[in-house]
Amino acid sequence: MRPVTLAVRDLYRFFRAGDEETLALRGVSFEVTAGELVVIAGPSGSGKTTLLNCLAGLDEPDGGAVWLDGRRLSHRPEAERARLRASGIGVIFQYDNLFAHLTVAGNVRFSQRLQKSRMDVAVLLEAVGLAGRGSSYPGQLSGGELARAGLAVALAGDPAVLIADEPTGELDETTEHRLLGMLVSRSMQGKTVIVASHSANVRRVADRVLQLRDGQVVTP
Ligand SMILES: Nc1ncnc2c1ncn2[C@@H]1O[C@H](COP(=O)(O)OP(=O)(O)OP(=O)(O)O)[C@@H](O)[C@H]1O
Repeated sequence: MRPVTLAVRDLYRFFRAGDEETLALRGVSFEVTAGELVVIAGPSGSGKTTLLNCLAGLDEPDGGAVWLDGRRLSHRPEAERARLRASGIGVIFQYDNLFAHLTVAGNVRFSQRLQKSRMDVAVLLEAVGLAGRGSSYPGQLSGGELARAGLAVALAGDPAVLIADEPTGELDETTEHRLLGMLVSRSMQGKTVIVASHSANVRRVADRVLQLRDGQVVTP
């Protein structure tokens, strides 16, 4: 049996905006093992981004808990969650994760410093198909290049878990195919990959699809 890298138990998340209350997650539980590529699917507003934020320790659930490699990630001060995240989770979010004033290579190096990683920057950029673009600034990249630069930043610390929110949302089919190939090869190397996506192409490469509806996992 492969080890469980990420586990969530009975997650709840409420939001209150004025008089309006939203129960974005209602009792979500599952486990993901090393080497698994799991896709979180579901209609707009079903809770995918809220769930990924909790999985990555960027947000705190109101109920339930998140466990990373057997250590509780939720219900800790933000600085501790950030330290645990840096030790084991790479994140790619819908809005890109690059600093505009740093070059692509500078962004990767910054992420490496945070994660105390020594991966070779040139090798990493080559792996995501951005060899030769290391000295470009994010504003000089196309949407597809930005997505791959975001992936390089997320992979800079060689994280055990990669979490991506709609990573192929804006990409043409060739670039989507290429990015998916990278996520699949990541999982084949024994790393965990969790992707929220509407795309049928993304679902096709999944080992498992978790379908969310109104904040709950539903069986297909
Ligand atoms: N910060 C917030 N304040 C208030 N409501 C929120 C907040 N974040 C999310 N919500 C609500 O929680 C629900 C789940 O939102 P979430 O963004 O997780 O859905 P999603 O499945 O990722 O949607 P999409 O596919 O459109 O990105 C929605 O009803 C949303 O309006």
